[in-house]
Amino acid sequence: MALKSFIEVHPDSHFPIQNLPYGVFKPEPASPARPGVAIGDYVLDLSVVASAGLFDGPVLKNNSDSFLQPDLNKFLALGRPAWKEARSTLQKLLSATEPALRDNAALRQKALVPLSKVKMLVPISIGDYTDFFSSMHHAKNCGTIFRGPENPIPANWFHLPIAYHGRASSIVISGTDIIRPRGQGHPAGNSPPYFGPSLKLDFELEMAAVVGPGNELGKPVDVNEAADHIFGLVLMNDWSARDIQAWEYVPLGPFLGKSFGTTVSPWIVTLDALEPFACDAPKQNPPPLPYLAEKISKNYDISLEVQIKPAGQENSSVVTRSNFNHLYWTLTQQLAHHTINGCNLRPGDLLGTGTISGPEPESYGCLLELTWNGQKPLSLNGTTRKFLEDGDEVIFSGYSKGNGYNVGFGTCSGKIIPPPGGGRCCFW
Ligand SMILES: O=C(O)/C=C/C(=O)CC(=O)CC(=O)O
Ligand SMILES: [Ca+2]
Ligand SMILES: [Mg+2]
Repeated sequence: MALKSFIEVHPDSHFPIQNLPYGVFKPEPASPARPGVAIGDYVLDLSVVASAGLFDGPVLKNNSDSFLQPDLNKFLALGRPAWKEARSTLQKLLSATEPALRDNAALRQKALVPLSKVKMLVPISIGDYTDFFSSMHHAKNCGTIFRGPENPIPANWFHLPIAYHGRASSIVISGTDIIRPRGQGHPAGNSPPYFGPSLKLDFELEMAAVVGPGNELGKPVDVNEAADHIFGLVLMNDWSARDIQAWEYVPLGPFLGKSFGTTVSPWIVTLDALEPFACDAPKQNPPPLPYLAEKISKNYDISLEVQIKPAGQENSSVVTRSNFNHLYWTLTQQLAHHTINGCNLRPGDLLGTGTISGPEPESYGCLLELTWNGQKPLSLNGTTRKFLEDGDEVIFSGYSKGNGYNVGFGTCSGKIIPPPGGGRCCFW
């Protein structure tokens, strides 16, 4: 019999007892932040569960303050034995057959808060954020658009998971408005570079791995052990100003074209919850160097969708559908590569996968590809888009379909607003 909770969970919900994703929330605006897991339309307050002494397994009994924190970093640092223990404790506590919470009205009242009432926060303190470039389709399309159709994929791409160091300070939680950045764009002909609000603002459909235990400086992580350093995944939007990016990125890579904002979903879905949806990663040719050659090379079957809701429109329109399983380089290869030079990762670090584009034009992961740099506008319910306009809300969602249940991520959204002082340039 499938595992079932005493809490009613709609079959379409992203948050059945099989999922139990972790987040950090405030039940009231003035209350301190605390960790929770989502279950149906509720969040289970883990500070209440911990204070009631219900984390009584061998690892968490001695680390009971892990859930009395404003972020998940302490819990992440404990590693997989603690994560597995917490998952089995919580699945038992929430199951239909377990009376401890089910039959204790006072505890239920304190521990279960309606999701509609809470404020979600970025659930981890993110020291460092890296963004990879692991979809071959995305690499090929961007290469063609930015550098031309001859050899669009750089020679190094098939030998290593390319990445750039992102900006952790501007990572925001789903629902935060994104201010259209100002910056320099390509000069046209002999004129000076453009300066003003970006004219080519884009989203990038990504997921990101949340690092658990880190590694010591100078000690790389073996690719076959890398999964033990990954707690789970979030949805991530790497907002990108294509005009700023295209002008600034040679030769050092993305800078201000991406550092103005990155949105993450509030719920971290654990690798343990995603395990039933593991699938083979693509065969890699040429074979990777030994430090990247893994015994088991895994992806996950996670359906991803992006919708845009223009200002004033009642409904949003789907602009792309993709899947996590389109990634060429796996999460574990990304993590092992990141540390091969001795670089240390720390609990709470975020590793973006890169834009997840599939092979078909309907599965491309950003407007740069979907509109081919603005040459083929998308139609959206009576209007059109080359790039994002002020007032556009971009909504990502993602889930894995199980037998009678979903393991989902909820949504990751953000609305574009004009820069202070309006859309016109005011410095010249
Ligand atoms: O190919 C390029 O020049 C640029 C590519 C990107 O902007 C993508 C990037 O941020 C990495 C990714 O999302 O895959
Ligand atoms: Ca990106
Ligand atoms: Mg970004």
